Amino acid sequence: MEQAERIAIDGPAGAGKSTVGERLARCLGYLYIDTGAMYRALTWLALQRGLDPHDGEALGRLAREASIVIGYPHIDDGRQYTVTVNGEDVTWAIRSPEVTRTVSLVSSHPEVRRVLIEAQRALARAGRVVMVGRDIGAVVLPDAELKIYLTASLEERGRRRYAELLERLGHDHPALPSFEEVLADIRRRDEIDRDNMQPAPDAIVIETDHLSVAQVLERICHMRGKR
Ligand SMILES: Nc1ncnc2c1ncn2[C@@H]1O[C@H](COP(=O)(O)OP(=O)(O)OP(=O)(O)O)[C@@H](O)[C@H]1O
Ligand SMILES: Nc1ccn([C@@H]2O[C@H](COP(=O)(O)O)[C@@H](O)[C@H]2O)c(=O)n1
Repeated sequence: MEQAERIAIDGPAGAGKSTVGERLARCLGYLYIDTGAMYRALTWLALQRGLDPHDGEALGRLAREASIVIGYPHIDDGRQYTVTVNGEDVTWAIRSPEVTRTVSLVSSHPEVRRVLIEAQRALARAGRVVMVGRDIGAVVLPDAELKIYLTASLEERGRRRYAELLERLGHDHPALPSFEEVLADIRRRDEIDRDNMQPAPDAIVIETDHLSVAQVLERICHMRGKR
């Protein structure tokens, strides 16, 4: 039985792509690539430079010029990987509320997508990968051997993201958003992302509302074994 070499995991915000993707990659010894981090890194740079997030042409130029690198974590502070932009470590900066608010608009421009999709394909050519995002199975790696589309209800995804922020920031942190704000942000991003978020026709859809991370992983390993 042939084993998958490129595993695509797509789905909306908070569906569990990064958690599941990173564990799966670690367990298989595959390279793990979170494409959302690339869009976030570009957005961080655009905000630093004061670029208009509506200006697709300028953002496409910035994407071509910027050096966005996702590498080994090196620092033990809970990160899955280290993201640098032109040599600067932006691993946590790309998770800021400002980047999260702006990233879907920046990602919606074809000029931006063209550049980052090409960079993602180049990364996948390096070897066996688990790549997570919105359009991996349908657009970036349409010939991936295994395509998974994770879903969960909006409320469940909001609960997960809020619990994560609470754990990372603590109850009293001034930057901790309310549960309603987290939910509103996910709903808004779902809407903007919709066009780039369709499951590939041959993706296996896993509804995760009532599944633990371990159960999701178990299902994916089972599907992989059947190929
Ligand atoms: N099946 C699950 N059951 C419960 N919690 C989960 C499950 N999958 C993921 N989580 C938790 O939900 C939160 C969001 O998961 P994760 O960051 O992996 O989502 P994501 O799909 O990568 O989201 P985004 O696209 O916004 O980065 C994390 O805190 C994670 O631990
Ligand atoms: N393949 C992808 C991945 C991400 N995006 C956009 O980036 C945003 C942030 O992604 P996270 O996974 O870190 O939440 C996401 O909301 C999309 O707008 C994308 O377009 N394509």
